Amino acid sequence: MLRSCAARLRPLLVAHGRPGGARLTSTFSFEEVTQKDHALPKPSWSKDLRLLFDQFMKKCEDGSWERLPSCSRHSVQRFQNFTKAFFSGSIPVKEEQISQAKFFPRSFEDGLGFEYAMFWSKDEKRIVCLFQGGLYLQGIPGFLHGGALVTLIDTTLGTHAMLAGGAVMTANLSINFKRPMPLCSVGVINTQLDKIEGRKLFVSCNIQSVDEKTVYTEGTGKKLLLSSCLASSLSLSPSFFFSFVLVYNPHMPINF
Ligand SMILES: CCCCCCCCCC(=O)SCCNC(=O)CCNC(=O)[C@H](O)C(C)(C)COP(=O)(O)OP(=O)(O)OC[C@H]1O[C@@H](n2cnc3c(N)ncnc32)[C@H](O)[C@@H]1OP(=O)(O)O
Repeated sequence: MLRSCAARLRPLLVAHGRPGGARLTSTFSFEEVTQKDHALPKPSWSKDLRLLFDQFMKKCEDGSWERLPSCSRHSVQRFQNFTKAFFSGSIPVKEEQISQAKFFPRSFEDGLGFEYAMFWSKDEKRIVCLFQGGLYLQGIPGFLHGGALVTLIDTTLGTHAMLAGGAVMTANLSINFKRPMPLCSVGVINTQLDKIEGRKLFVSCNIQSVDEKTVYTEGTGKKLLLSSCLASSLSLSPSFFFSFVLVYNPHMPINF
């Protein structure tokens, strides 16, 4: 069973993150592409975000925490493998569109949209996402749009669920907006996995201010594993996750 799952997953898996970018190879064209890792400090990051990021990078030094790299595009190959595995290849998107597609939270210019970095605690099994919502994410004047907060919550909870179980989709998401969050301020998302029932993963989180005095938003989500075979005890490592989410490179070892 596990072997057949691994065989099914093999085309989806791959690769590794490197600070600043990862060299990716696509089997289709044998082309080499350099993907930018967006979860690294940029000039547009505020001092608060940079300070928090540095604190978590320190926590990574003893291996108890790991930074999750993040790119903006999937390779065409990986997209096709994913749709074949989980949707019988029946996604109505043209090939030329696939190569143009971008991961929504990474689709803005630097500093104007979502700036974020996620850290995974292997022991505590939780994610901390540090983020700053840019000027193009405004809702009511001066504050972040609720949909922007939901996007980040869904992305962070989805990432947690994937690390805990495998490929997931959001079935249900419940949001409680407690306080408006100022535009360009820094927030901290803390996630937890509440329970797993068969294919259903129940995850929750909140968004707090840096000083932890304000809870801006709370989110609870139900994620469904896309294949019951993935719900077997495959516990994915962050490096596996990076590759799983982003690219297919048949030359890299599978490390789960
Ligand atoms: C870089 C990486 C970052 C990763 C994070 C990315 C985050 C982004 C995540 C997304 O945005 S996903 C996109 C938004 N979600 C969707 O489009 C999902 C659309 N819905 C579906 O495709 C299907 O409804 C779904 C796959 C969720 C479930 O269909 P299934 O046919 O597999 O489930 P089924 O109907 O058999 O139900 C299985 C169980 O789930 C429960 N369930 C299904 N849909 C539910 C629902 N909507 N709410 C609550 N429970 C639900 C259902 O009651 C049942 O419970 P029991 O096992 O106890 O009987």
